[in-house]
Amino acid sequence: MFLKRIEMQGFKSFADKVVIQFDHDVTGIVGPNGCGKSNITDAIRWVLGEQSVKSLRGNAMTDVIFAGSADRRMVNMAEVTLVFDNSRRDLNSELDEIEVTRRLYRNNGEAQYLINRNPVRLKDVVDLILDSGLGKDSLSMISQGNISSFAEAKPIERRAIFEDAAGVSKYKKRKLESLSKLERTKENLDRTQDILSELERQVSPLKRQARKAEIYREKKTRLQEIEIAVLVEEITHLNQQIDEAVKTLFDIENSTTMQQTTIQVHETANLEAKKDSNGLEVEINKLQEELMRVINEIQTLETRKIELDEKRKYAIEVGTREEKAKQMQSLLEEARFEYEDRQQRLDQLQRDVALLSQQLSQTAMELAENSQKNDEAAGILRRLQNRREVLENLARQPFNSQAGVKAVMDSQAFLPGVLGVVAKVLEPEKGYEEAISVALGGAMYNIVTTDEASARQAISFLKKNQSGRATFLPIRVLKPRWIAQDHRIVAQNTEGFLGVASEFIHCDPQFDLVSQSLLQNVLVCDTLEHGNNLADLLKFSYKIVTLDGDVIHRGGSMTGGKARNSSSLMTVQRELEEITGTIQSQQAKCQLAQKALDQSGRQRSELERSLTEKRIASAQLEPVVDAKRAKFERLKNDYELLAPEAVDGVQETFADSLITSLNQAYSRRDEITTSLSQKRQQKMKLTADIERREQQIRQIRRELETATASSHAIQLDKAKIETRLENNLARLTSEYQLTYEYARTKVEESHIENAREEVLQLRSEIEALGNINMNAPEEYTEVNDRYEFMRKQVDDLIASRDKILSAIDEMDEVMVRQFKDMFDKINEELGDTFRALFGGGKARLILEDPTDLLNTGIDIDVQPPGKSVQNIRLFSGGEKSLIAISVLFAILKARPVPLCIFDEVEAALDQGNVERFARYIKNFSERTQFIVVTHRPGTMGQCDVLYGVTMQKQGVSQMLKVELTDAIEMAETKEVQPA
Ligand SMILES: Nc1ncnc2c1ncn2[C@@H]1O[C@H](COP(=O)(O)OP(=O)(O)OP(=O)(O)O)[C@@H](O)[C@H]1O
Repeated sequence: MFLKRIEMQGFKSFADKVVIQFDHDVTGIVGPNGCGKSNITDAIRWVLGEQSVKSLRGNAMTDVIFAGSADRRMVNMAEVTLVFDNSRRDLNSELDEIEVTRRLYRNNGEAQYLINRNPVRLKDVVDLILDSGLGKDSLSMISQGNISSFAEAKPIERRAIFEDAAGVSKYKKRKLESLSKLERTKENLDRTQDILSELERQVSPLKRQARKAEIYREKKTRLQEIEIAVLVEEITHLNQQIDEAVKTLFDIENSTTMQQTTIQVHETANLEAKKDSNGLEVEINKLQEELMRVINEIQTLETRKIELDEKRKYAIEVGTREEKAKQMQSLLEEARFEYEDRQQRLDQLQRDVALLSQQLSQTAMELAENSQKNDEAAGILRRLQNRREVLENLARQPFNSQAGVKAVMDSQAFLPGVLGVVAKVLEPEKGYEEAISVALGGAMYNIVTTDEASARQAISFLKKNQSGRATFLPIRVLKPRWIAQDHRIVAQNTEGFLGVASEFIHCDPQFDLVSQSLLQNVLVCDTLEHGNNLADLLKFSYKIVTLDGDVIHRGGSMTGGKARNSSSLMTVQRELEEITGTIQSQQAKCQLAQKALDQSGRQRSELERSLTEKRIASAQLEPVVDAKRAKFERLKNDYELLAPEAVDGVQETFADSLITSLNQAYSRRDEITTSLSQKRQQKMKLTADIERREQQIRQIRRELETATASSHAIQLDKAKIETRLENNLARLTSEYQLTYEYARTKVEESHIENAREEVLQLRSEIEALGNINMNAPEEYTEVNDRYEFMRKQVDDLIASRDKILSAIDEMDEVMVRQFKDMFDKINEELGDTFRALFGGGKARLILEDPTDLLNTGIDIDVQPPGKSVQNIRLFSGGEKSLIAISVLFAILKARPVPLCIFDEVEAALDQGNVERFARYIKNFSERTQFIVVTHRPGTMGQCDVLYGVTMQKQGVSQMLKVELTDAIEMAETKEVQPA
C-alpha cells in the first residue's frame, strides 16, 4: 500500500490517538453525518502542507486542534503522521518508507513538520510530494464539492487539475518562483538603474571637477615650487638694488657735503677777496692821488732844474774856467748823488729779497707742519667715524653675530610667543652697562618666550631652515633667584658694594622674572679689589661683577681685561654716545688745525707776493744804477780833464736841495707806479677770482639741485623696493615657513631663468580655472566607485533577469509540451471512460485557446447517448457528476496516481451509476490506492475493507473496522457497533 498508516491525535474531532492502518487497495470510510469522516481527509491534506484555512473548513489554523467537547477539555496540540511506502519512488525521496508528520501548538501557534521524525521545512514536505499526484489540485483528494464544481467551473478553473496531471506543477511552481524572482529582480533593476542614472548625472560633472581640482593642485604645487625660486631671486635682486641705492645715496651725500663745503669755502674766499679788493681800491685811489702829487712836484722841480741847467749851460759856455769848473762840479755832485742814491735803494731791495726769502722758507716749514697736524687730526676723526659706523651697525642689527637669534628675531612676527632677546628686553642703568653685560654673559642672547610650546615652534623653525641655534627662556618655567638675607647685610656693609645686578635694570614688568632669574643673585662692586674683598667675605658663593666689566665667579675664579673695540649689545649705546662727543671735539680740533694751515698758506702767498714785488723792483733798478754810474763816471772824466787837480779835492756844496728833492720825487714816483701796477694787477686777479668762484658756485648749486632731486627719487625708489622686499620676505616666511637665507640654499639657479614667465603663465591659468571644488577628487572617487559598483549590479541583475527569462521560456516550453501531451492523452481516454460510465455517447475536451497552451481554459464537449451536444451547465446534477467523474477517470488512466481519496464524490449518482462508478474504482485499484468516504452501499460493496467512524463519546471521533452490512447500517443510522 502506498499510504500505509495514518496516526492522529488532537486533530479536529480525533481527540484521542487514532491509528488507521491501510492494508487494502480500496478502503471505505463510512459513518453517519458529522462523525468526522471528512476530518480524516482534512488530516491527510493538512499533513501534506495545506495552508488554506478555508479549505480546512476553519477560520484559523488552530481550528484544526481539538477544541474540546461537553465532557472533554480542549487539547494544546494537534499531530498527524502519514506513513508511506515509497518503494515505487512515487515521492521525491530515495527512502523506501517515509513518515511525514505535522504538528501545531495552540498556545504559541508553533508549527512543526517532520520527515522520518526529523524537523524539516514546509518546503521540504511540498518538494517531497511535488508531481507525485498528491498535490492539492491533483486527483488524489476529490470531494463531492469538487465534483459538482468541476462541471460548472469556468474552463480556466478546470486547468489546474490537468496541469497537475501533466506534471507541470513543479514547473509552474518554479515558474511562479522565477516570476516572483523576476519581479524582484526587475524591481531591483529599476531601483538600481534609478540610482545608476542619478549617479551618472553626478559622475561626469564630478569627474570634470576632480580633473580641474587635480590640475589646480598640480599647477599650485608647481607655482609654489617656482614661486620660492622667484621670491628668492627677487629678494636677492631687491637687496642688490637697495645696496646700490644706499651706495648711490651715500655717494650723493658725500659729494653734496663736499660741494656744500666748496660753496662755503668759495663764499668765504669771495667775501675775503671782496674785502681785499675794496682795500686795494682805497689804496690805489690813495696812491693815484699821491702819484699826481709827486708828478706835480717833479714837474715843478724839473722846471726849476731846467732853469738851473740853462744857467749852468750858459756859465759853462761863456763863463770862466772857475765858473765852468764850479758848474761841472755841481753836475758831477748831482750825478754822484743820483748814482749813490740808486745804489742804496738797490742794496736795500736786495736785502729785502734776502729777508723775504728767509721768511718764506720759514713759512713753508710752518705750512708743512700744519698740514701734517691737519692730516693727523683728520685721520683720528676718520677712525672715530668708522668706529661709530660699526657701533651704529651693531645697534641697528644687533644679532648679526648670532645666526640663530637673528633668524628667529627676523621672523618674530610669524612665531607667536617669541617676546624678545634678553639684551633688548633688559635695559641697564647708565654706567652699569659693562657690569650687566658680564653679569648676563652668554644669556644676553637668550630668546625670551611665553612658554615651552613657543620655544619648540621656534626651534623647529630653526631646524627646518637650518638657520643656526639659539637658547630660549620660556617665562612660564623661570624661577627667581636670591642673595641670602645675611649675605646681603654683609655686602651692604662692605666698601665698594653697589647693589644686586637686577636693581640696575629697567624693564617691562612682563620681563621681571627674566631679570630676577638671571641677575638677582649677582653682586655689583665698584672695583675689582673691593669685589675680591666682598667675595672673600661671602665665601665665593656669588658671581660678583665690577663696573669695568671684570668678574669674580662663584668659587673665586676671575675674568677681566679689555679687548680693543669690543662692544657688547648693552654697552653699544653708551659707546655711541661717548664716541659722538669725542667726534665733536675732534672736529673742533680739525677746524683749528685747518685754520692754522690756512693762515700759514695765506702768509706764504703774502710773502711770495712781496718777494716777487721786491725782485721786480730790484731788477728794474739795476739798469738805472748802471746808467747813473756811467753818467757819474763820464762827468767825473770830463771834470778831471777840466781841472784834474781839483777832482778829488773839490768839496762841493749844494746850492739848493733841488736835485735831492727831484731824486726823491722820482724815486717816490717809481715806487708808487710799481705799487699801483701791482695793486691793480692784484685787484684784477681778485675780481677774476671772485667771478670764477661765483661761476663755480652757480655751477655747484645747479649740480646740487640735480643731486637733491635724484637723491629724493632714489629714496622714494628705495622705500618702494624695501616695501616689496618686506612683502616678499613676509610671504616666504608666512606661506612657506622659510627664511630667505635657507631658501636661497635650496633654489637652483637654473630654475629661475624662465620661472618668472612661468609664474605669470601659471597664475593666469589658475585664474582661468575659476571656482574649484577641492573635495571633488575624493567625491568623484567615492561616487565613481558607487557608480561602478551599481553598474556591475545592473549588469548582474540584467544577466540574472535574462537567465530567469530564458529559464521561464524553457519551463514554458516543457510545460506546453507536457500539458499538450497529457491533454491529448486524457482526451483519448475520455471517450472510453465516458462511454463506460454513460453507456455510450461521446465526450471531448476542447482547448479554449489552442494558441495559448500555457493559459488556455478547458471546455468539455459531451454528448450522452441519445442526446444532442449541449452546454454542460444544462445537464442534471447527477449527469454533471458523472461527466466530472468520467473526466476524472480519464485523467487517472492517462496519469495514474498512487493514492486517491474520494469524499462522497458519487453522492449525486443514481444506484446504477454508483455501481458503475464503484466498479471503475475497483478496476483502477491495481495502480491506485483508493480511500473512499461514502454513504452509498454500492460503493461500500466494492471496498476491500470498511472503517466506521463513530462518535460514541460526544464530540470525539473513533475508528473501527466494520463489515459491509454494518457499514450500510451505519450509513443509514446514527450509531454503529464495533465489528
Ligand atoms: N476542532 C474540532 N474539535 C472538535 N470537534 C471538531 C473540530 N472540528 C470539527 N469537529 C467536528 O467534526 C465534525 C464534522 O466532521 P466531518 O465533517 O468529518 O463529518 P462527516 O462524517 O464527514 O459528515 P458528513 O457525512 O455529513 O459529511 C463536527 O461534528 C465537528 O463538530
